[in-house]
Amino acid sequence: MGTFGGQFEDFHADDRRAEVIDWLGGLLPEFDLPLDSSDEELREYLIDGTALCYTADKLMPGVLEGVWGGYASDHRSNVKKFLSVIAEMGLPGFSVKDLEEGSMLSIVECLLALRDNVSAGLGENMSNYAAKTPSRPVAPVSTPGRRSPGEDRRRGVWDAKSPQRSPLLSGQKANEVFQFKRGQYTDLPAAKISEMIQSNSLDNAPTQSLLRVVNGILDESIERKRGEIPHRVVYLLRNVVQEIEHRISIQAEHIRNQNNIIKTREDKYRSKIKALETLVNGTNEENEMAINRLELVKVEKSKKRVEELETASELQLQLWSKKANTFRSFMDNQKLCIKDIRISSQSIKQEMFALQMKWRDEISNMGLDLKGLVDAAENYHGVLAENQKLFNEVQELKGNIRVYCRVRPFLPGQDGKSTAVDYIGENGEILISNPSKQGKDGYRMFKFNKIFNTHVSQAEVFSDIQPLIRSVLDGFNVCIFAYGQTGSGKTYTMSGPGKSKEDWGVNYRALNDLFDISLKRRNTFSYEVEVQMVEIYNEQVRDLLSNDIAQKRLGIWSTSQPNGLVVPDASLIPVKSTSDVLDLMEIGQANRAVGSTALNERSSRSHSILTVHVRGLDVKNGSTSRGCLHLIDLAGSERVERSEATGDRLKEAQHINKSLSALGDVIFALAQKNAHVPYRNSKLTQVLQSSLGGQAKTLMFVQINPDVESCSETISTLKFAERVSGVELGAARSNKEGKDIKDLLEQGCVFERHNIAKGYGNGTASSQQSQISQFINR
Ligand SMILES: Nc1ncnc2c1ncn2[C@@H]1O[C@H](COP(=O)(O)OP(=O)(O)OP(=O)(O)O)[C@@H](O)[C@H]1O
Repeated sequence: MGTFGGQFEDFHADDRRAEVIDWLGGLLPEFDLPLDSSDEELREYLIDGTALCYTADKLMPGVLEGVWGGYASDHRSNVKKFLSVIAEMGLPGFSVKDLEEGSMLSIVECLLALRDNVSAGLGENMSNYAAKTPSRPVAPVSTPGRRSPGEDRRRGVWDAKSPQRSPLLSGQKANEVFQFKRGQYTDLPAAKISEMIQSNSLDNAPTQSLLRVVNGILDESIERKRGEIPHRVVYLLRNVVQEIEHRISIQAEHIRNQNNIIKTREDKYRSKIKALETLVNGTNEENEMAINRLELVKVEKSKKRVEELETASELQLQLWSKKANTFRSFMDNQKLCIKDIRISSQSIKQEMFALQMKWRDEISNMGLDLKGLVDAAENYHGVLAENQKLFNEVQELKGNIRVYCRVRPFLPGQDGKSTAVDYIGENGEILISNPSKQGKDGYRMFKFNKIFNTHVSQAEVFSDIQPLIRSVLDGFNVCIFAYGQTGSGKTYTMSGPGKSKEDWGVNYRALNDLFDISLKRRNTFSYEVEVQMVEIYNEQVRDLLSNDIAQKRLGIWSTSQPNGLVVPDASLIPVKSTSDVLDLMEIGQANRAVGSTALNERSSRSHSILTVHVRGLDVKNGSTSRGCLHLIDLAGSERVERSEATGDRLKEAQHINKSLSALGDVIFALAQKNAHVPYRNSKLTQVLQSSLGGQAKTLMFVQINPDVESCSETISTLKFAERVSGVELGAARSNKEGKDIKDLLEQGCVFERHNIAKGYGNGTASSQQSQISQFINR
């Protein structure tokens, strides 16, 4: 292809345009490939020759329009794309570079070359076309000296510079050239014929026009009948026929090419179908193989599963057979057990039968025994009286004044202290060690009726004196007093440290017991219980149950009265239950004179005396009994100098010591069996006279403090107790009266009261009493 740079002005665009448009106008108008289609789509159309034509048809007008409209650049990229594809296919004669750098003329030239190629039906064999160029496949009948303009174009040697170059005719103009009326051909001037032949008219004229020319010439020659046809017309005819022949041969070639293309395509499709069939077959085979493989896997799996199941079921079988064995042995055992049970049940039956027989015998024996018991119950009253008598006899045999020694434990906070109590024997022995003395003198052994060690409870202490207290219900006078230095536990033993039942001292327990027994005996005896509570403070007797504490002095009757009252003016309160007693004692304790000493923070500074009067009536025979229980909590027996008391406290201590030493003197006299017993030396001995002087049962709790520092006090206390334990008071006597005597006594009381009222004094009553006593003893 030549270079057309700078030649644009010389280019006869109008002619060219008509030529291209004429060509393109013959192509299929319905082709509609979008201009912005991808390379791949474009290529696909170009492979097909028809598609190539369509594409050219679509693009060409746009390109041309651009050329002549002056805005070719808009379409250049599309044209470039299109032509570059064609270039790839090996179309000779143009390059992309030309498109970019060359003029519009060169582009149009390219398109025209394309048109020729398309018209030649090259299609997808375009690459072969390069080899064939520049000659046409069907050699035209060439006129000497005439070079076919189409041939020139195909060579790409368009001499644009040549001034002789004949202008290209448009299709319309060429058509006009061949538009003749009948009978005109023979008359055509040579110039006209030359124009028709020499120009591109032949190339551009439609085939129809050419055929019309041939027919016209031939018709004219027939009409003329042997008329001569000029040579020049024959020459024209020859050229026209050559042109037609040329076109037919092109068409034939085109059809052949089309056939080839179709054949090639058919082969292609066949091979594709074959490939597809192979593929399908292959797929089928593969499928079959896969199915077979699947089958194999399935079989293997099921085999494996079967094996697993077999193993599992074998294990299960083993397990079950094991279980069955166990169960069988269990059943065998059970059978044996049942057999054993049967045997033992039979033996039990036999035993039961034997037992039943035995029970029957025993029940019949019991019936006999019961009869004996019923008989015995009938004699119960008599037996009870006999029992009581025997019991009292035993008590009396123990001695009249019993001495029980109780050792107080160390108090909280006294852990580091050492004890003076060295040993406590089972038969009432107690060994006291005195560290201030050496050798033999450092120890002193005492013996009493009983020793209560530090751990002994209130209940245990009471259980030992319980029989003594019960004798009050049988008409005996009983006196229990606690003696010991301050803080040794006298109040603890007599009253107890608190109000809970476990804490109860002798007082509460004694009264509780009396009520219990009276309740038990209520069918045979009726008891009346009255209480007095007095204290001796600084040698004055005070009524602790009176509301008026600053009361008048109470007198003490030196001889016991028929009603057993020693302090007749003190309040005498009847009590029905233990709770009554608890209330009264609370009042009494509150009224008690207490003071603080160096030895005990709240020390009892007086002797407190609780007297319980019990009158019993035998509901069967009407006989009566009268007992009196003195419960005495003495004041502390410490030495005056040790208590560090002064003033009132000193006076109190002196009175206490005086009364206690008077008590000692009385006891000493009693122990010596002196004719004179100095009861009158103190109020205390006066009150206790009836209890100490005979007919009473007396018990002394001697309380000791274990602290070694109190050792000398302890020893002197124990010495006093030793003397008391030696006192024989003679056999206690019960204050029982038969009905007759009771009547007589009542008369005596009336007589006595009468005498008192008349101011005759106690003597008469006393003589009356001695008369009654004599009567009883007789
Ligand atoms: N057996 C015992 N067990 C435990 N504690 C006791 C015992 N005996 C006494 N005590 C305690 O010792 C302390 C002194 O006892 P208590 O007041 O009874 O002595 P006391 O001899 O009555 O004194 P006082 O003559 O000054 O009235 C109290 O705190 C008491 O609780």
